[in-house]
Amino acid sequence: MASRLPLIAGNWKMNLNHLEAISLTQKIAFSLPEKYYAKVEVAVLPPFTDIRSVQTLTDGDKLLLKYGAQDISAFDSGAYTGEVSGVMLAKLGCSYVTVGHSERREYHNESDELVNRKVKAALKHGITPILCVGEQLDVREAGNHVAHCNTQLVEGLKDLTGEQVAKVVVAYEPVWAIGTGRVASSTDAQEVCAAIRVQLAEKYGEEVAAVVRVLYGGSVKSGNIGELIAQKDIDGALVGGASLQADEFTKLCALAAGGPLP
Ligand SMILES: O=C[C@H](O)COP(=O)(O)O
Repeated sequence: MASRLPLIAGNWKMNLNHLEAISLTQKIAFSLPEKYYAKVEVAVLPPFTDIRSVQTLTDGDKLLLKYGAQDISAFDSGAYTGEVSGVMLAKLGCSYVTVGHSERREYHNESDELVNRKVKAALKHGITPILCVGEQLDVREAGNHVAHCNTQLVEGLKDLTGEQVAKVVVAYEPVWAIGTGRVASSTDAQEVCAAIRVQLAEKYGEEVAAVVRVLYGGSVKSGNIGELIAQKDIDGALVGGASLQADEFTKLCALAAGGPLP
């Protein structure tokens, strides 16, 4: 049995102003009792404009909740209008950053090469990258989903050492399951997450593959987290819509910790 601590990361996407962010963070923090954090790591990923508010709250109240960002620049500083660097995110106390989310790949034309540079930027500044991989529906229907995800994985981790890869979190998010209510079956999710671990083992060795957390994302809710996290190679979830509702997200985290519900 793997000793990987499950991670539930709530990706708020482009939702909530800083006041709403404070309210949601407080509700989550105060409704999930401390004892659960020994069994599950919980993180929220607000928009850039909310991070400072979440930082103030978590620092002030010494919350066990972690937080992070949804994107990172490949550059450290300079004339890159609109970008936010790893230097800045580290200063804000970010623990995590999603990299290569399918929405970034699709709407911002992010290539595997750019994703790889962003993974490196995160690691350089001590922020854990959550490297997202996942196939479109047509790729799955053609039976090429495992190969597709492994290519994104290998390219996203290009030139990293095993020691660096051990610090990365991978999130498998089939694009057809994101925000659609159509969750992958636990068997389908396990198939790809297991294949990711096999790929990691082949490239970086069994020891590295055994410590990397592989999350599933795509319409995760309290009603399906139990079945997903029971899978051998699924170590938590990257949660979108359900992370915007305090009660639902707290319930989901409690279930990932093995319950009981608070
Ligand atoms: O980053 C989160 C994913 O895109 C999943 O979003 P969702 O839970 O709303 O399907």
